[in-house]
Amino acid sequence: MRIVLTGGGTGGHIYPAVAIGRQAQEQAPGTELLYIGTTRGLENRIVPKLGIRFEAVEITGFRRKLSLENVKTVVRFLKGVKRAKRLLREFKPDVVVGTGGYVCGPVVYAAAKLGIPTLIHEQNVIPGLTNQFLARYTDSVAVSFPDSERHFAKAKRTFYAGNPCATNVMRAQSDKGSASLGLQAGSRIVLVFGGSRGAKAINEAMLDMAPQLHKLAGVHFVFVPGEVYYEDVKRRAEQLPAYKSGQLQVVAYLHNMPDVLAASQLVVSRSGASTIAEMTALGVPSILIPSPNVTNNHQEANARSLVEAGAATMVLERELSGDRLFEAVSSMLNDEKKLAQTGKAALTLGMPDSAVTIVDELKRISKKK
Ligand SMILES: CC(=O)N[C@H]1[C@@H](OP(=O)(O)OP(=O)(O)OC[C@H]2O[C@@H](n3ccc(=O)[nH]c3=O)[C@H](O)[C@@H]2O)O[C@H](CO)[C@@H](O)[C@@H]1O
Repeated sequence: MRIVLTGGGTGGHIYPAVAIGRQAQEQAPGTELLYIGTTRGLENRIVPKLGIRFEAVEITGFRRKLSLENVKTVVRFLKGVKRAKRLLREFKPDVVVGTGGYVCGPVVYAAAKLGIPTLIHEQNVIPGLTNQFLARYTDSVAVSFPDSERHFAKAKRTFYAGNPCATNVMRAQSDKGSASLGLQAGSRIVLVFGGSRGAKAINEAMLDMAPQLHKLAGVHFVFVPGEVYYEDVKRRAEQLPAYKSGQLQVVAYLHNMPDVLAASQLVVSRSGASTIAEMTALGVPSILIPSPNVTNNHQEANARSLVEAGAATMVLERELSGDRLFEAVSSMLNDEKKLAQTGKAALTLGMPDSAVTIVDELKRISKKK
């Protein structure tokens, strides 16, 4: 099969696309992938590193209000459609997969107009603007939550598939994760990160609690502050005893997140959709700090669904401090039984077959060409 993947801006849109592509390659060796993104999104740095061919189209998002900027956006959208059509005619895909984010718009729209079968995947309960726009043109809409289907009333077909990142992490190897951090297999690891772009509030709380880390002897902290915050955080962390002793490690970005997740005993993170899908598939217990800056506060809803199942603890950002975070982390780590139960509960929410379901659908719609 020849597949075009598109989606971007943040990791939450990129990794589901990659996971679908990888699954298609596993099921049908020889499958060729082309990823179409923008040069400004994170995909421009992530995708080529994964060894997937990458091409760019330029596009900015629609604003919710009418403005001159929107007129410019329409012009750019049409230019994007033109460039996308050229790339699609050259690559001749059997199917085009969009996973949300602005870039998806012109690419999936162009494919539909060229008569190429298309599928979009929505990661959140309430769909983003681009996926809502595309729903009426696409052949199939895969949703991550049963509740989302009602938002796609104009779609030809919707189906519940979960988040394909869950399938991707099933290939993870915890020993490789520990080794990549310079640690022995079986080391006790706490991973701290704020989604694909990092989160200032989590970074500050982590730096604030760092002077107390010596109370958790034998536990190694892997701290990923996000690319834009990295230099500043690293400079401040270098002054701390936990950093000097090697107990605290600061990493700009993890390109092998599944392996590191699999090696972690506990995760402190935002509650973005893909992160949650990965943690539940692996059964990793977590302390979730939802971003308060997302549409419809959807990260808090994500986090609550885990908390209700006993699969995570939640700390709201307005209550967050170094002391509060240390208390949450130490109460988990000092209670082996609670840690194990939380991980087990997380596992019950995992959907490790998600990408398989989506690839089956791709096979079905690509035959209709
Ligand atoms: C602030 C914001 O708008 N967040 C949204 C964004 O989050 P964000 O882009 O943070 O998305 P997710 O938490 O869903 O996914 C992050 C992905 O990046 C990966 N990763 C992260 C850090 C790293 O160093 N290495 C790495 O590989 C994770 O393993 C995961 O696969 O998209 C999600 C999916 O639409 C939404 O649910 C989030 O609300």
